Amino acid sequence: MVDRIKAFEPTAEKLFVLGLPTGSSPETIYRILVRRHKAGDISFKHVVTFNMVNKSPSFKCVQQLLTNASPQDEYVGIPREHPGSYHTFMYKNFFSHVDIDPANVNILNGNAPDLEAECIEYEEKIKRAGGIELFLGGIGPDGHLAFNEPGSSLASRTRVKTLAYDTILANSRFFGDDMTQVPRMALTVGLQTVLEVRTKCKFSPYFRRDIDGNMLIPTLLQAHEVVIIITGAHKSVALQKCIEGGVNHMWTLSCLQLHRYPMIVVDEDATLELQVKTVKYFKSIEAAASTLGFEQILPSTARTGTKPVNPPTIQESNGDNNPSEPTVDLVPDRMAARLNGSEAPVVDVERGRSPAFDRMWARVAAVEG
Ligand SMILES: N[C@@H]1[C@@H](O)[C@H](O)[C@@H](COP(=O)(O)O)O[C@@H]1O
Repeated sequence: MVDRIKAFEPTAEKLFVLGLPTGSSPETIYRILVRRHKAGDISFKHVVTFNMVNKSPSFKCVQQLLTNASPQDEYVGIPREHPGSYHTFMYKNFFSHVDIDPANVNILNGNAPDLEAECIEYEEKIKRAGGIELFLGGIGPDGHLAFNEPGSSLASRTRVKTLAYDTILANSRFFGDDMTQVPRMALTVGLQTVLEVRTKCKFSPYFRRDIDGNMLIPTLLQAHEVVIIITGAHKSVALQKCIEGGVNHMWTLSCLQLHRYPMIVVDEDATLELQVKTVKYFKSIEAAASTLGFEQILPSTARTGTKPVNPPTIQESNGDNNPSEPTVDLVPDRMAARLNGSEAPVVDVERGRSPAFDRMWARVAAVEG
C-alpha cells in the first residue's frame, strides 16, 4: 500500500483513492501504516478513503426504506460515536493517527434519513473521485466480502443488506457475545463496486518519465487492485470455495476470479482446506519470482510504466541474506518474525477516547460544520 501510494505521487489535484475495511484482519495493517507514517515514510494528506461497509441503519430509516419489513425488536441504531461503530473503529485504529484530511474520509452513514439515497450518493462519490485505486478487504467465515452475504448479486452496488446468521454470530463478539445486540442490517458497497476495473483507460493530465528516464509518457490510471486478507482455520472453507470453486454468489469472494488484479494474502491456517497442489502452485509462483530476481511487490514497471519507489533488493524483500536460496513469504515463522519484529504497536489500543481521537473528532466537526 505504501509503495502504491508513493508511486502514484498523489497531489491535491490527484488524490489516491483507497477502499478500506474494518474487522480484526486489517488491524495489523493499520498499525504498520501508522508506524510508517510516524516514521515520516508515508503521508496520507492526498489520500481519499471509502470504507466498505457500515452497520446499523436506525430502525426508523429501515422502516422508511422497507415498508413491508418487520424489523425485530432487538434492532438498535448505533450513532457513529458509539464505541462499536465503524466510524469509531476507523478513527481509533487509523485516521486519528495519520495526516489524512477528514474531508477525504468517506464512511457510509447508517443513520442517513434516506438510506437508498445515501447508497446511490456513495457510488457517485466514488465515481467522482475517479474510482478506487486500491481496495483492501477481509472476508467473513462464510466468504462474504464487505457485507455481501451469501446470495448477493454479483452485479450488486452499494445498498442496504440484511445480515446473515453466520455474520451476526461472528460479529456478536463485538457486542458482548450477545447476538440480540448485533444490528440486523448494514450498508455495504456491492460486489460490482469492488470489481469495477477502470475499463476506460483514462489518461491523466500528469506525465512522468519512462523507465529509462528519458521520455515523457502520460500516466495510465488503470491500476485498480483488490487485496484481501484471510487468516485462520475458520476461514479455510471460504478460501477453498472461492479459490478452487467456480464463481458463485453463495461465496461472494469468488467474484474476484473476474477481477484483473486481485491479491489474496493468507496465513497457513487459512489454506487448510485447499488442495496441496493448489498451495504448492501459489507458493511456487513466489519462489519463481524470487529466483528470477523480482517479487510480486508492485507497482510493476510493466503495469505502470514507472520504476517502483525504493525498489526492494532480493535480500530485503525475502528477509533472507542468501538470495540464492529464495524463500516464500507464506512460511508462518517468517511472517510472524516480520510482523513481530516491529516495535510495539503505536496505536493506542485502549477502548474509548484518547487525546488523538478527540483531536480528530474536533477536526471532523470543523469540516462538517
Ligand atoms: N463486514 C465485515 C467484513 O468487511 C470483514 O471482512 C469481516 C471479517 O472480519 P474479521 O477480520 O474480524 O474476521 O467482518 C465483517 O463482516
